[in-house]
Amino acid sequence: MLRIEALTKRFGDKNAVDTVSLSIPKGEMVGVIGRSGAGKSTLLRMLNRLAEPTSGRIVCAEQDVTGLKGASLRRWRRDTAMIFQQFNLVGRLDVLTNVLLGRLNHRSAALTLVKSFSEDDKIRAIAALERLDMGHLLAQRAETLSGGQQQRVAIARALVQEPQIILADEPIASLDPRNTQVVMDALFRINREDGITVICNLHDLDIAAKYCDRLIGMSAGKVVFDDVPQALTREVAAELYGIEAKDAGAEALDALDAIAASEAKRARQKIA
Ligand SMILES: Nc1ncnc2c1ncn2[C@@H]1O[C@H](COP(=O)(O)OP(=O)(O)OP(=O)(O)O)[C@@H](O)[C@H]1O
Repeated sequence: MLRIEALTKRFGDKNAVDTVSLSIPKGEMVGVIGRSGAGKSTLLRMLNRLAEPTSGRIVCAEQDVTGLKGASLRRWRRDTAMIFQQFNLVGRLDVLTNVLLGRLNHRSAALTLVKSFSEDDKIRAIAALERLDMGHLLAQRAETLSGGQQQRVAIARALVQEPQIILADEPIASLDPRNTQVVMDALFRINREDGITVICNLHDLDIAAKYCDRLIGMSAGKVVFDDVPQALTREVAAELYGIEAKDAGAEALDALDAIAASEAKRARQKIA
C-alpha cells in the first residue's frame, strides 16, 4: 500500500500540488487525469523523489519515503521505475545496453564503474525485451527506432529494475494511435501479470477509462475526483478540463459518451 498524506509542492507562491492525500493498494492500475498544469507530473515526480515535497508525507509499506537518503533513496528509486513521454533512452547506445542501464542500481558502486554486465543481467534484459516484442531489435541503436519502439525499450528498462511501482508520466503523449495501444497494452499486461502497481498520467480520458481501474482527477493541484472510470460525470469532466478549454473539454465529453455507450452495451450483453 502506498499512502500519500497531505502532499504539497510549492513553486514560488503557487501550489503545484496542494495537500493531496491518497491510498493506492498494491497492484492497482491508476490513471491520473486533468488538464495541462494540473500538477500531475509534479505529483509523480515527488513519488519517485525526483522532486522534493514542500510538505506532507509519502509512506510505502510503513516506510516513510519522504525522509530517505543515500542508499535507501536509491533503493526507493529502483522500486519506483519512471517512464517518460520522451522515452529518455541513450540514443547512440544499442537497445540491449539501454535496457541493461535499468540494472545499474542493482549493482554496487564499484561494479557500476567496471561497466560490464553479468550473464544474469543480460538474460533478464533480453527476456524483458522479448516480452515487449522487441527482442529482434536488441543490437539496434536506440535513436533509429520509432517512438513506439523506443517507449517499449523504456518499459523493458523499467521492468529489469524489478520495481514495485511503475510511474508513467504521459507515456503515450508522443505516439500515434496504433503505438498508443501497443504501449498501453504492454503496461496493462505488466500490471495484471506481475502485480506491479501502475500510476499513469494521461491526457486522454478515453484511454484512461479504457485501461485504468481507478481515475484520479486533478485540477489546480488538488484531487477533485477519485473513483472508478464509470463514476466520472460530465460535470466533473468539465471541471477537470475547464469549460473554456473547448477542445480538450469537448474531447473529454465525447470520451465520456463513449464510456457510457460501452457500459450500456456491456449491461445489455449481460442481460442477454
Ligand atoms: N520547476 C518548476 N518551477 C516552477 N513551476 C513549476 C515547475 N514545475 C511545474 N511548475 C508549475 O506547476 C504547475 C503544475 O505543473 P505540472 O507539470 O505538474 O502539471 P501537469 O498536470 O503535469 O501538466 P502537463 O500535462 O502539461 O505536464 C504548473 O503551473 C507548472 O507551471
